[in-house]
Parts: sequence; structure tokens; C-alpha cells
Amino acid sequence: MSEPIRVVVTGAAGQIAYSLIYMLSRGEVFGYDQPIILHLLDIPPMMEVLEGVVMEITDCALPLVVGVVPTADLSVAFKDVEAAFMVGSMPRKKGMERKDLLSANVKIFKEQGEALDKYAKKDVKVLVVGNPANTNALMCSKFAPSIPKENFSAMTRLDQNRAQAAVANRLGLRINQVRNVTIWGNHSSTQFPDAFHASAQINGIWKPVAEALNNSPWLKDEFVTTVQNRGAAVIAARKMSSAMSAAKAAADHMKDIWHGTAPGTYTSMAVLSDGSYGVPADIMFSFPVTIANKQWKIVQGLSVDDFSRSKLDVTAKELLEEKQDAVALCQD
Ligand SMILES: NC(=O)C1=CN([C@@H]2O[C@H](COP(=O)(O)OP(=O)(O)OC[C@H]3O[C@@H](n4cnc5c(N)ncnc54)[C@H](O)[C@@H]3O)[C@@H](O)[C@H]2O)C=CC1
Ligand SMILES: O=C(O)CCC(=O)C(=O)O
Repeated sequence: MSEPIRVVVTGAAGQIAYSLIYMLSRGEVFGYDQPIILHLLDIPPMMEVLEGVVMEITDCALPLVVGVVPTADLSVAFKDVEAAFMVGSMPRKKGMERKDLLSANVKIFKEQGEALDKYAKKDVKVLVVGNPANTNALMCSKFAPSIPKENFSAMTRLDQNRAQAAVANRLGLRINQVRNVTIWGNHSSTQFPDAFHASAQINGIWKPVAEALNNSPWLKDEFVTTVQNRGAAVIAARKMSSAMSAAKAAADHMKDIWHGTAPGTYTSMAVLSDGSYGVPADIMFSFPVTIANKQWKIVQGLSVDDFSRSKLDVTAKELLEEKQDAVALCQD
């Protein structure tokens, strides 16, 4: 067995963490032979609830969990961690847009960025889940200057999973018979779910999804709006935001960072824009990426027609506005 790694989950007493911790503890992310020490951070009023979560982890009798550190202290939570799931923050309620959470949440990511900078391993991989995830990730990285910016990403994998599932359902295929659906931009209702570069396996042969769907207008309208608004639809139905699917997506995202993407496939994550595809630099924008040796690379050379261009521009504009607001909030 390898040496244990330290993994922090923030918002550990909350609903996403409740599903995520189990997946991590089973070995689904870091490997079935990788022991872990779980660092579980929440705020002081949640310590009793967190104690209950710790009891349950113990009672699961999970061989890979060799230590659990529940805490409300940032210096303990981030000490020597190699992977960070930044979930802890307020979720939106019915009728809110995710960016409405900026004023409530961004300072959490400022403070926790500073703590990562001080206490975490310098090669820590940081996944921001808490909304508005892209801009929180940007600010978190800005307040952790000693950690490479490339180590920070924000989660759009849930949107990708939703999009992949929607295409598979439409074509009557299994989920693994659809690949390379991309989410561009913000984890918000301006995101652009793009199946124009995706493929579907039909009768054993991979072909473009657009061809499989006979260039159906669905790909430009209902598919896009359904994925954009899926989070709100879950809130309307459940009266709480998505949690099981969010935890699964967080696990998928970090698993790809740890083990890489499969040949011929790519995945979506919000990473620091370098100006690829005409996207402004220095915002956390979701791109298609390949990953090897825990390093991502933006997939280059995908065609962007006028329809896609206008979608990319709208979501980039929103991220620039969020960034401006976040910078102002973090100056207070
Ligand atoms: N990027 C994505 O695709 C998704 C993002 N989200 C976001 O994830 C976040 C968490 O969602 P849930 O787990 O459902 O919320 P929740 O309310 O069930 O849990 C959040 C937890 O964070 C804790 N928390 C609050 N401030 C904290 C701080 N400063 N430090 C540490 N912990 C703190 C709370 O006490 C609570 O236990 C929300 O912002 C939500 O909008 C949710 C689903 C998908
Ligand atoms: O929609 C929200 O604001 C919370 C959950 C979420 O981000 C999602 O379901 O995509």
C-alpha cells in the first residue's frame, strides 16, 4: 500500500460532502489502494453535526480511511493536504442566480486561499465547488500566490454529466456511448453546453452527435437551455440544490486530475484562461481539457462557428463582471 495522502473536504457537514466523503473513502477517486486521511472542515456551529458524520465514517468500516480530522480551524484543515474539495459555502435558494451568492461566499474563498497558501502542500490540487464556483476559484488562487495557478479549477463536470446524459437519452444510448460533450464558460445559466464536437457510438461505430441526430435544432435550443437550467430545476423539485450528482461530479473531476483523461477523450473544467478560443485571459473559464501527469491542457483547434462564438462571448462577459465584483468585495 502507498503512503496515505491528506485530503480536505470543506463544508464537510453539508449535503454534498455527505455523498462525496463516502466516494473518497471507498477509493473511487484516488485509487482502491490509496489510503487517505480525511480533513473535514466546517464552521463552529456545525461541529456537532460533523461529529455525527465522523461517527458514520467510522461505522462504515472503510479500510482506506486511516485518519479523520474534523475541525473548524483552517490551519488544521489545510495542513499538508494534497487535494482540496472546496465545497463549504452557502447554496442558492429558489429564484436566485448563482452569482447572487458572490457577496456571501467569495470572502470564504479569499480566506481559505490564504490558508491553502500557508498550510497546504505546494502541489495541492484544488477543486472549487461552492458557487459561484468559477469566480470563487479565481479569487482562491489569487490569495494563494505560492501555489501554481494551474492547480486551481472549478467544477463544470456536473453540467457536462448532465449534457452527456441528455444526449445519451435523446439517442437511446448508454452514457458511455457518448463522449466529448463540452461545457464552455461559467457554471451558470450563461454556460454553453456544446455537443457539436461530441461523438456517439452507434452500432459499434463512433460518429458525430450532430450527424446521429440529423442536425436536429434540439442541439441549439432545448438541449442548451435544459442543461443551463438544470440546477434550478433540481432546486424547484427537491427544494434543495443538487447534492448526490454534485458529489459524483466532484469525484469524477478529481479522479481525472489524479489519473488523467482516457486517450481520445477530453473533459470540461473551469481553468485559468490563457486567451484560447478568444476568451479573455485571467478568468476561470470552462474549457475542454486533456489531463496527463496531473496537468491539464486546453484542447486546441475545435471549430467555433458564429452561433458558438456568440455563446462563448456571453458567458465570458458574465465572468468578467463577476471578477470585477469579486475583486471589489475582497478589498473590503
Ligand atoms: N459547481 C457545481 O456544480 C455545484 C456547486 N454547488 C455549490 O456547492 C455549495 C455547497 O452546497 P451544499 O453542500 O448543498 O450546501 P450545504 O448548505 O448543505 O452545505 C454547505 C456546508 O458548508 C458549510 N460552510 C459554510 N461556510 C463555511 C466556511 N466558511 N468554511 C467551511 N464550511 C462552511 C456549512 O456550514 C454547511 O455545512 C453551494 O455553494 C452550492 O451552490 C452545488 C452543486 C453543484
Ligand atoms: O444551482 C445551484 O445554485 C446549486 C447547485 C448547482 O450549482 C447545480 O445544481 O448545478
